[in-house]
Amino acid sequence: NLSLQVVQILGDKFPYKLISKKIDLPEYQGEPDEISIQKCKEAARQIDGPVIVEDTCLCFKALGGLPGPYIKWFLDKLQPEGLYKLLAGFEDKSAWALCTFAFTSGKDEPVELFRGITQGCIVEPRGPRDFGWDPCFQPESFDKTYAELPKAVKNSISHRYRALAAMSEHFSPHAKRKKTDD
Ligand SMILES: O=c1nc[nH]c2c1ncn2[C@H]1C[C@H](O)[C@@H](COP(=O)(O)OP(=O)(O)OP(=O)(O)O)O1
Ligand SMILES: [Mg+2]
Repeated sequence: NLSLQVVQILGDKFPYKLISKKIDLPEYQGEPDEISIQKCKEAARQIDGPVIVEDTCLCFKALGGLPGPYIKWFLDKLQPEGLYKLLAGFEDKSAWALCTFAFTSGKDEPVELFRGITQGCIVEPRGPRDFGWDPCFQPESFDKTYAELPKAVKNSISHRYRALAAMSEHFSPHAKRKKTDD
C-alpha cells in the first residue's frame, strides 16, 4: 500500500499528517515532469490543501523514452509479453523505471519534484505476474527481473524507493529510513 509506505519512509519528522485520498485526475500528456506538476496542481485545487501525488513511467531508450507516462495503457493492452515485443525491431533493449513524487503545500504554492530512477533492460517476461510490468524489467547488474527478485531486494533498489528516499531526505535530512516498497 503506497500511502503506508510513504508514511513509513518519511517517518515522524515529516511536517504534515498524511491522509490517502482517491481522487479522479485527468490523464495528462507530455514529459514526465510536466505531467507530475499538472497532476499535483489539479489535486491541490480539488483538495484545497497540501498534496503529494505519485507517477510511474517505464521508458524504453530505443523509443525515445516511450511508453513513459503512458505505460499503464500499454501494459493493459499488450501485457508484459507485448512490451518485450515492442522492442523486436531494436538492438537496444535498455530502459529505465522512473518514479516521481510531486509535493505542493497548497493550490497556489510551487510544486517540488522528487525523482527516483532505476536503470535496466526489457527482457522476455520471467517470474510471477502479480505486479504490473515487473516480469519484463531487469534492473542493471542483476540477472533477475523485478518480478523474480525477492521483494526486499526490489524495494532496496527500486525507482519508487529512490524517489521516496529523495523526498524523505528533503523533509527530514539525515533521518534514518526504513527500506520498504509496494
Ligand atoms: O514498480 C512497479 N513495477 C511494475 N509495475 C509498476 C510499478 N509501479 C507502477 N507500475 C505500473 C502500474 C501502472 O500500470 C503503471 C503506471 O503506474 P502509476 O503511474 O503509479 O499508475 P496509476 O495506476 O497510479 O495511475 P495514474 O498515473 O493515473 O495515477 O505502472
Ligand atoms: Mg501514471
